[in-house]
Amino acid sequence: MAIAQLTADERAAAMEALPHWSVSREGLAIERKFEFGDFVEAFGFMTRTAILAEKADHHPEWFNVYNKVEITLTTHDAGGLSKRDVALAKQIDELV
Ligand SMILES: C[C@H](O)[C@H](O)[C@H]1CNC2=NC(N)=NC(=O)C2=N1
Repeated sequence: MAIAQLTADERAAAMEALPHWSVSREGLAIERKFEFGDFVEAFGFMTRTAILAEKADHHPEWFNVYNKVEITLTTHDAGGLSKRDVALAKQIDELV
C-alpha cells in the first residue's frame, strides 16, 4: 500500500520542528540549502546523507555545485510529502 501524504495540519506541525526547511512544490515537498567550506566538505555531507537515505530506503532529490548542496525531500510513492521526508530531514539536520 502506498504511504500517505501528510495533511496540511500535519505538515504545519512538522515544519515547526524543521526551522531550516521550507515547504516547496505547493506543499508537496520540503527543501533546505546548505553551504560548506569547500567541495570536499560538501561531498562528505552528501556521502553521509546518502548512507542515511539508503538505510531508510528513502532518497533525496539534490543539486550540488562546489560547496553548495540543495536538498528536496518528497515521497514519490505518496505523490507528495510524507512522514518519511520529515524523518529524513531530521536525520540530515543532525549531520550539520
Ligand atoms: C522500492 C523502493 O522501496 C521505493 O522505490 C522507495 C525508494 N526511495 C524512495 N525515495 C523517495 N524519496 N520516495 C519514495 O517513494 C521512495 N521509494
